[in-house]
Amino acid sequence: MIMKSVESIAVIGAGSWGTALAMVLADNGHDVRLWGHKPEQIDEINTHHTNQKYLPDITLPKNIIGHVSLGEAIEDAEVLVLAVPTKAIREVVNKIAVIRKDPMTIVHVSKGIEPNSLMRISEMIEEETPSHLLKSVVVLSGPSHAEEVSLRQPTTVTVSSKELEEAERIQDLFINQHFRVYTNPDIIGVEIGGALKNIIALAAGITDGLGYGDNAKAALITRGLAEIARLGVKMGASPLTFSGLTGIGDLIVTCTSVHSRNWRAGNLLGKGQNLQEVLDNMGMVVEGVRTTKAAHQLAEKYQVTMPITDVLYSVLFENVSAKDAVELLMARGKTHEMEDLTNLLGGQ
Ligand SMILES: NC(=O)c1ccc[n+]([C@@H]2O[C@H](COP(=O)([O-])OP(=O)(O)OC[C@H]3O[C@@H](n4cnc5c(N)ncnc54)[C@H](O)[C@@H]3O)[C@@H](O)[C@H]2O)c1
Ligand SMILES: O=P(O)(O)OC[C@H](O)CO
Repeated sequence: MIMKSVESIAVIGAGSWGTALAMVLADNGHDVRLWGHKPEQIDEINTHHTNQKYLPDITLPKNIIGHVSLGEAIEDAEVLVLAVPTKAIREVVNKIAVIRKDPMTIVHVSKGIEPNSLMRISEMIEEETPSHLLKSVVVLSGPSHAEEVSLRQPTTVTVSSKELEEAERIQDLFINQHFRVYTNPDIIGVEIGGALKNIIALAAGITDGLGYGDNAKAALITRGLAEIARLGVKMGASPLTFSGLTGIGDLIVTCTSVHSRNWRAGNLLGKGQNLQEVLDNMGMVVEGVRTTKAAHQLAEKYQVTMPITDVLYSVLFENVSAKDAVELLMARGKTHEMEDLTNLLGGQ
């Protein structure tokens, strides 16, 4: 057993991922305050040590204390783990910045890009937090379904920050025998991989919903990785990151699992439901929808070819049918598989 110093940590967002990560931190002996904005849910956490809507039949460790008061939750907590959907990041960080008096480290665990501003989450946090309050921003990402983490099944993730020591400190807070944490200095690659895999997972759900098989799934994962890496590298990421946990790792786990909300939403779209029906029925965040909009804009901005993102955009926002979208992808002009290799061969 690794001996750790005990810290007070506030987890902001009591949905699936915030609750599962609170469990990891509580298992490591930390004093965990779990903040949520729904009083009945916080009452359930404190009274029954459960969070049935998000993690059915899981008993939470007793050292997780639920809070509805944000002030109480973050008081004395030097590390804040932000676990709300990308859409809520600015609102929540703003509320924290108003209350907070002392510098803090913010660990974000969300996977998205903001449409229009085209900002990564760490950039949004930096923009919304006065610099005297922000010690550093760390991202925790990788192939990790809350459902499996809450069952203490083996899971690996990566933490990244502009300050390596801060990433290592957060690695120490989370790591245990079920939850292995690596570091990677490439924060752009880690955030881009985590956000854009949701687009490919929606597409993988669609092909499954249409009744296509493993060949289509493998094609989406590998060609999806190619377009994510193509954009990421243009944005300043290391190409190596995309062959790691937050690249191919997260693509595999999200495109092949019924736990994935993005895959499940895509599956329903492939079976013929419309987007609004699907989102109304999910009851949890499906990040890939907004991220498709953002990635479509990023592809335009960086002049990068992203065919899967483009056809998914047309399905989600331009009423193109899922079946037609697959046909459009398959009928594209012929091309080389490896762009770098093509350059090496003198552009043949
Ligand atoms: N669930 C997973 O397995 C998992 C794993 C890795 C990363 N993530 C990422 O974590 C982030 C959160 O996902 P989740 O699975 O916990 O989502 P979720 O839908 O299960 O829970 C989201 C929580 O945020 C709360 N919330 C929403 N808007 C809010 C607001 N304006 N103010 C305060 N609280 C608000 C909701 O009430 C809910 O408690 C997403 O970006 C997701 O991609 C999820
Ligand atoms: O349920 P999803 O589709 O939001 O995916 C959950 C995690 O991001 C998988 O790593």
